[in-house]
Amino acid sequence: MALRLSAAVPLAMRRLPAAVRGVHDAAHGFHEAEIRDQLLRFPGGSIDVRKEEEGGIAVVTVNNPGRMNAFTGSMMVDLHDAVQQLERWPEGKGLLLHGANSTFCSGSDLNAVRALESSQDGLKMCMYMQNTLTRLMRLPLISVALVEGKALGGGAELTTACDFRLMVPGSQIRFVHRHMGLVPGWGGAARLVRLVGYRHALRLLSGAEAAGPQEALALGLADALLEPVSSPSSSTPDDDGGDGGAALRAALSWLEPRVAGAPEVVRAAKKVALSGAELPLEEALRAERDVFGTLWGAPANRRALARGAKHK
Ligand SMILES: CCCC(=O)SCCNC(=O)CCNC(=O)[C@H](O)C(C)(C)COP(=O)(O)OP(=O)(O)OC[C@H]1O[C@@H](n2cnc3c(N)ncnc32)[C@H](O)[C@@H]1OP(=O)(O)O
Repeated sequence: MALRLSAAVPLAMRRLPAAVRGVHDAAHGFHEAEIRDQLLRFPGGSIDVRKEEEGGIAVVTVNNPGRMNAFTGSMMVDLHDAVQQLERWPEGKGLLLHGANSTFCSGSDLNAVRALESSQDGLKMCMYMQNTLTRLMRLPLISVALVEGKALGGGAELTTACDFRLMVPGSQIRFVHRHMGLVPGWGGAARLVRLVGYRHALRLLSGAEAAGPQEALALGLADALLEPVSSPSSSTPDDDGGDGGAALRAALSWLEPRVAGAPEVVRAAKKVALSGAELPLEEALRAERDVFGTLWGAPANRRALARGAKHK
């Protein structure tokens, strides 16, 4: 996808595909290796990636259940590496992001927040996460955040970096930053405004109000309320056959039909939608033309014509 290039963008960056370009670079005083080393001093938890090669869906788990899946420094690095891995997965079509033990994520690990107390350190962490979540948002995969339990603070921000949010009964998305004397810093405010509009975003941010499934659906913050059904053999709601839980299966069922078919077509749909969202109209039209040109007369198009596809 072509993005506007300003004179301030260094030449080396211009050669990078736009999808893997973050927002901040050395020109903005951001040195990734330096902050990466600093973040690795706060270990704990993990970001787990399981690629389902056949269906082209990656399941990414925020895994720090002892701290309600709060993001330690090493998990921020893990997430960066997971996104980088998914950028290099040409067969990939979908991404399902969820939290371990049926809760989404309680934001930054408050122990790391306390240790990174200088505003310089806070800014570096903020730029690192903005870069990572921008790259997550720009992955050529249809992405879904499955919200079980609570998505708080940075956890709420993380949900907004996905294309869709699916919620289960009793779950909530809550930008609690105000109660921490903060505002979002992982790009969550900018993305929230684009999702729900200025007034609703300001209300959620200034009031630190919890959005449950019904409100989130009404606002357009959530896309569906899942009613997961445990299989009869389940001993707990989260143990229904060893495949990660009823909610995860329900979310996969929601995603699968949306990523059915040839990877190049699914990825193209994401690219043109993202161009439309991110670029001025004329550039978006040119980007759409370029993507269209890669599909017209290509195998998936020829196969559809040959079988005389009807759309009843
Ligand atoms: C730019 C990013 C900005 C940010 O993300 S700032 C961080 C915003 N998040 C928060 O402030 C969340 C604070 N935590 C809470 O409100 C509650 O712990 C929460 C998530 C509602 C869960 O409540 P409960 O179900 O009653 O469970 P609990 O409080 O006993 O928590 C279980 C264990 O998890 C820990 N925990 C939860 N959230 C954490 C966090 N963000 N960082 C570090 N540790 C966290 C909590 O301390 C507790 O640990 P322990 O069992 O006491 O050792």
